[in-house]
Amino acid sequence: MNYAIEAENLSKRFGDKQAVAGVDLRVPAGAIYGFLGQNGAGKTTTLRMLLGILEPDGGHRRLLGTDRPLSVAARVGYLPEERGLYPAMTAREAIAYVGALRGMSLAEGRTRADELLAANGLGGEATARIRTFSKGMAQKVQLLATFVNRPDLIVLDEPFSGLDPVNQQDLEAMIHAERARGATILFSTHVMAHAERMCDGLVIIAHGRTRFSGSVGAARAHLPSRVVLVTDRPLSNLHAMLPPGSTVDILPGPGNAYRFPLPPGGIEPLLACLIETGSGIRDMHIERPTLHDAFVTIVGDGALRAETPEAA
Ligand SMILES: Nc1ncnc2c1ncn2[C@@H]1O[C@H](COP(=O)(O)OP(=O)(O)OP(=O)(O)O)[C@@H](O)[C@H]1O
Repeated sequence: MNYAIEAENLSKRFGDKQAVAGVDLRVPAGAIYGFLGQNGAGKTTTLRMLLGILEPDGGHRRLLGTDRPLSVAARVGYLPEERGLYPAMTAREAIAYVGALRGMSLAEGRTRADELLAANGLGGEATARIRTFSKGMAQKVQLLATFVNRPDLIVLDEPFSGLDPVNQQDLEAMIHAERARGATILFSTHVMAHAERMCDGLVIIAHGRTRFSGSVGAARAHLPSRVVLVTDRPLSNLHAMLPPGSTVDILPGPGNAYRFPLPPGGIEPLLACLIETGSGIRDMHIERPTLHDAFVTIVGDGALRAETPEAA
């Protein structure tokens, strides 16, 4: 497999703080990957090491096939965690300036800036100064600047934070469009819904170490599916119908509500028995674990190790 990013056992210490203690990460070329972890887990430090902004203390990383990430800077787009464009610049100049930092001529950057602004509903703002923009609008301009050089690899540090729901949706579309063009995207986020919807693969870190690497489905498979059952009458015989070790939570509300792990043999035998005994089924459905639930389990479970390096 061709990887846009490969990192093995990366580590970084700041004084007596071990910010990153052994991150393994592989992002296949052309994929959208999410980089998840709690506050302070080491995401930003890892991204900076991948891009060559920080030198790792230990481990190896390869970016677009080279272990000298700065040598491929012209092929990379990066949205840093700390936002900021020069307030006195116009939107067009701000984007062209980022293009110049990535090896483009200013003229080329301005043309591309106009194209990007027009395609993303900011065509009328090309000559407005950044200081006149709302925070979210300025962030959108900075995001567009990340795409100015048509990068092969785009690294976005919490790109959705600070954007309203409509702009978040626009950003999702922009990321998909970049991938359709052939780019690889790695973004960090705390918003599970974005990761769940968008990512071919995830890397989850905790305390500076990789805890999980694989598909969204594989992450969710860390938790069992559960059955939710609501009946008109109490089910005195329910325990007898469930596999040994099942627990039943009796929930508040009208009727009786039960939630229990999906029995290994499925729910059909249980359903047949419920119908036969006339239990008055009001609702019965299988509840799949969310990525949110899986994330909490994965970062909380110190015993978990990194799994398959690539998404299924
Ligand atoms: N320049 C620095 N000097 C000292 N400590 C640092 C520095 N940069 C990061 N740290 C520490 O390293 C740890 C990891 O920080 P990092 O910013 O990489 O985490 P993160 O996962 O990006 O967090 P968040 O989700 O809150 O942005 C934190 O404890 C942080 O305080």
